[in-house]
Amino acid sequence: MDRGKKPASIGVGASIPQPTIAINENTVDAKLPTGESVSVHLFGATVVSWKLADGEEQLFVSSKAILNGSKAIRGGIPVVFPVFGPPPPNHATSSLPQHGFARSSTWEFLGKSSSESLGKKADTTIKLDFGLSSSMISEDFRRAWPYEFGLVYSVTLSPDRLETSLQVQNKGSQPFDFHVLLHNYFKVPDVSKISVTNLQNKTYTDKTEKGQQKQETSNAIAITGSTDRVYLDIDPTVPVSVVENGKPLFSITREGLNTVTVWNPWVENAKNMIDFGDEDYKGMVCVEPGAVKNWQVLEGGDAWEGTQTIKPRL
Ligand SMILES: O=P(O)(O)OC[C@H]1O[C@@H](O)[C@H](O)[C@@H](O)[C@@H]1O
Repeated sequence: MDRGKKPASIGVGASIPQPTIAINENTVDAKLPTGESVSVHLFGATVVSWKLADGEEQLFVSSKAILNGSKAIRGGIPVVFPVFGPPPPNHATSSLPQHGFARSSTWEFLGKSSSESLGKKADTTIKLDFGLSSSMISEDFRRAWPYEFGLVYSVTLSPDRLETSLQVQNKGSQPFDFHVLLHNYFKVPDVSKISVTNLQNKTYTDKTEKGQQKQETSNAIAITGSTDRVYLDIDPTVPVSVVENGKPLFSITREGLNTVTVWNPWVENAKNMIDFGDEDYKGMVCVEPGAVKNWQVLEGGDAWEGTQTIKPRL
């Protein structure tokens, strides 16, 4: 793996087109020779843009998103760790903010690697690695969650997919509890025309109805109002898809991530968020693979990994 270093724009290789990478003050941007690109903000290691070869953006970022580091970025793919949702009382995470601190801490770019190109073929994949450890988070976060940890988040772009993978390391001697969730904000042409598939017969927690447990009856979940559901015990190898007119816009498979949260704030909640445009809810849906049903327990010295692979319409 190369270390990320200046000059800002590094083109690897001379004659064969290679991925390019630009290391900017706040973002790391990579582009494949085939035209696909990704941009990762160091604040939260939030993927804030993923474009296909034709330039079409796949991720939603709110028109009112705050990008100055004072608030988690409203859109893209925020990383949720070590707690999903409001922390429960009397737990090691109780003093943390909703969704933890990973999305509101500044990560370090660790470097890039790309698939070996032998012969005439150009590298078709680029992997960007980001790191966050106990010593890098704010005093307040450290006080609220005083564990020794290391996170490595890898964002791998290929022409036909985006893969993001979070490794959690316990660098101390005490075990700790955590949740992980990858909070994908997908850009959709019209939320009233899409559905989310492959969750039929699954049990979910309906956060819009005080956490009631329900059974999903539909295999094409339409978003017709405020939606906030955590689907439990989902087979990670079965793709959960966002579908429009019978065609998948996105299909997500997972490893180690057995819950899927589906969220759209709809009209009223959108108005109550300072960083979410009033009409923005019409052009997005969050489908969030996670490990949030129970606490994951990580013993001192151990590591855990969760991965999602997102295939776009192609
Ligand atoms: O406003 P936040 O903290 O980014 O959270 C957004 C939403 O994130 C979702 O994952 C949660 O299920 C919702 O309950 C929550 O409202």
